Amino acid sequence: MTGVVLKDIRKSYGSVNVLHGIDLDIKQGEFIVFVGPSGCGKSTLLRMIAGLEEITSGDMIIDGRRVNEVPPSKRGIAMVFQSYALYPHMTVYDNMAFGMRIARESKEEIDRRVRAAAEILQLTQYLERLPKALSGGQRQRVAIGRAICRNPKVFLFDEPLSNLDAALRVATRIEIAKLSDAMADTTMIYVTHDQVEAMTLADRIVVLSAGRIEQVGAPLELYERPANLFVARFIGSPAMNIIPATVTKTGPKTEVKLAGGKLVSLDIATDPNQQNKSASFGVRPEDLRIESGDDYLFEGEISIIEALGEVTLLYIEGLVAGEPIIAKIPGIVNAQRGNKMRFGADHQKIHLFDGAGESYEKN
Ligand SMILES: Nc1ncnc2c1ncn2[C@@H]1O[C@H](COP(=O)(O)OP(=O)(O)OP(=O)(O)O)[C@@H](O)[C@H]1O
Repeated sequence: MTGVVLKDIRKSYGSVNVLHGIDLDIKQGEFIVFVGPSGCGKSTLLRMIAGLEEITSGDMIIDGRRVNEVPPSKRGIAMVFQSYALYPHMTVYDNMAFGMRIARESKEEIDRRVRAAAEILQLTQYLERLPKALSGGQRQRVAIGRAICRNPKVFLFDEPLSNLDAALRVATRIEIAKLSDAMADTTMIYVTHDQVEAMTLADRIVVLSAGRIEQVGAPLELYERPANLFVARFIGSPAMNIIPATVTKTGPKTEVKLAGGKLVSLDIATDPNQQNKSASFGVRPEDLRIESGDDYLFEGEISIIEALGEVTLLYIEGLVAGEPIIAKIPGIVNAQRGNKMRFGADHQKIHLFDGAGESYEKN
């Protein structure tokens, strides 16, 4: 099994600790995506798996073997970077063949692997071209092709699409999704800032913050059941609205009082010791709806309207100081700045977090 196991992996630069004990069990063939704010340690972690960064302590295990001291070329990994770093004077074919020639593979084997990779990535017609005669997306596909030719057990990607424009990003993302299907036994580990890449490519997403894992789970698991406020705010765009609240009744159903005055009963269980404790009430912009009756969660004044055609974003002031609540309403909304409106949500879609920011379990 060509899994990757991280056991209490730590990294320090001098006295600065940047990773504080990462435990992770990645199965063979899994597509794992690391996300987190800038500086949280995603690239450092990926580079430690690749062998490009020394491991301060802990065990890095690839394919059942501890590789802490094994050089990158002997780890069975291939890495694709943001900058594709192709040799400008070599054709696409030669760029892809280069590593295998160094490794003294036979001509036939080189040809077979280059053509197979070109086929997967739809590069066959460009094999005789120089990189300068390719688009950015095609160049990145050559870089991916070069990595495929090495027959890696583990494929590492460090923000491979971030130098591409929006349309090429989408096209190349789809290529990567197909690639991971075509190479079902190859483990893939991918770093990105992009929510859509993370949500669409990952089998499991690892959310990192300040050198620690906040949560690991399937994309929709993180979306629907974030373990804490950090993950709740990080996954989803626009971010989940968070409204301060107080627990007014505990038990199998919890009642909370929102900042702004409304009492809301939720299908979330809380212990008696939570009575009168402060909490955070979370609701995603896309889960809010306009309410005309009394079954609403809150009322506020519309400060900004962004009509995008497909959806309308309404910014609602007056509940959380300095931070508008955002509602994402399908289609076109007949509203004007300054209107007072009421908003509700299906109570199943509401999240509640305790004073420390940890999620209360939903019933
Ligand atoms: N050589 C170094 N010396 C000291 N600190 C470093 C060094 N390299 C990285 N760091 C620090 O380690 C932390 C993690 O950096 P890393 O590049 O892994 O973050 P990241 O999550 O990939 O960020 P980004 O999304 O901005 O690329 C950062 O705080 C960074 O300043």
